[in-house]
Amino acid sequence: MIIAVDGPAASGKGTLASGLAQHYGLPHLDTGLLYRAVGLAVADEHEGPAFEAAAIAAARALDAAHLKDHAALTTAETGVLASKVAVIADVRAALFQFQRGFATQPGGAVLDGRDIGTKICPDADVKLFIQADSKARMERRARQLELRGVAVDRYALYHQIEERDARDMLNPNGGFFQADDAHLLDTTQLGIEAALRAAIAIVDRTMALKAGGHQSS
Ligand SMILES: Nc1ncnc2c1ncn2[C@@H]1O[C@H](COP(=O)(O)OP(=O)(O)O)[C@@H](O)[C@H]1O
Ligand SMILES: Nc1ccn([C@@H]2O[C@H](COP(=O)(O)OP(=O)(O)O)[C@@H](O)[C@H]2O)c(=O)n1
Repeated sequence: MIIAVDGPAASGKGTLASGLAQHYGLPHLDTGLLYRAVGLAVADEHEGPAFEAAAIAAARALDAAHLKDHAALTTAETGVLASKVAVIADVRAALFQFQRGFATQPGGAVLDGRDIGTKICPDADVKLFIQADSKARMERRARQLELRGVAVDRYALYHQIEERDARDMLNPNGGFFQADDAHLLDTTQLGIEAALRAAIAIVDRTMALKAGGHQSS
């Protein structure tokens, strides 16, 4: 079974994808880490042709070893760099096979990101699109950073997330939108456990309908 989980920054998609993976005994790939690793690799470059060329080279050279420095990969600054390299078509093309390979391993997988249901796994068995309002997302990301001891300017963080979401949604090479057959799950009013229960219910219902030969809605 392949489960695709997409959504904007700090909507909780990674938490849900990880919970679903654990629940169904499937491997999980946080695809944002791939873009973050490429962003981190070009952090010292100035934006322009050299930045693009370095990002493409980094994406082509990427392997699992580059995803281990979780602390450096998950800073807000690396998130911004990730969204800048994510608009480069050749970066996305270079990362496609890694993600596709992960998704199509025997037994299936859970992947979370921006374009999993639209581009990486349009054939996923279940697609979830996770949403939460901007203020809730900012507050979740702020607490996540504060737990690591990072001082957070909430006003600046809010605008940084909005700017990144806008860049992602306008990304001409992206695919960041809710697929027609994706289930929308708004977690604004849901805690982590309630959101996971709702996601599991959607997956179970969708798979039961498929097994019965019906089209899910
Ligand atoms: N439903 C929720 N309610 C409250 N906090 C949540 C919820 N889902 C996730 N979080 C917290 O919000 C932060 C961001 O979640 P994460 O899963 O990393 O988001 P994303 O992968 O969409 O960027 C984490 O600290 C996580 O524990
Ligand atoms: N499948 C994906 C995943 C991430 N990305 C890009 O990578 C950035 C960081 O993704 P992420 O999922 O780690 O970010 P958060 O939503 O966790 O803040 C996003 O803002 C996108 O620009 C993408 O283009 N496609």
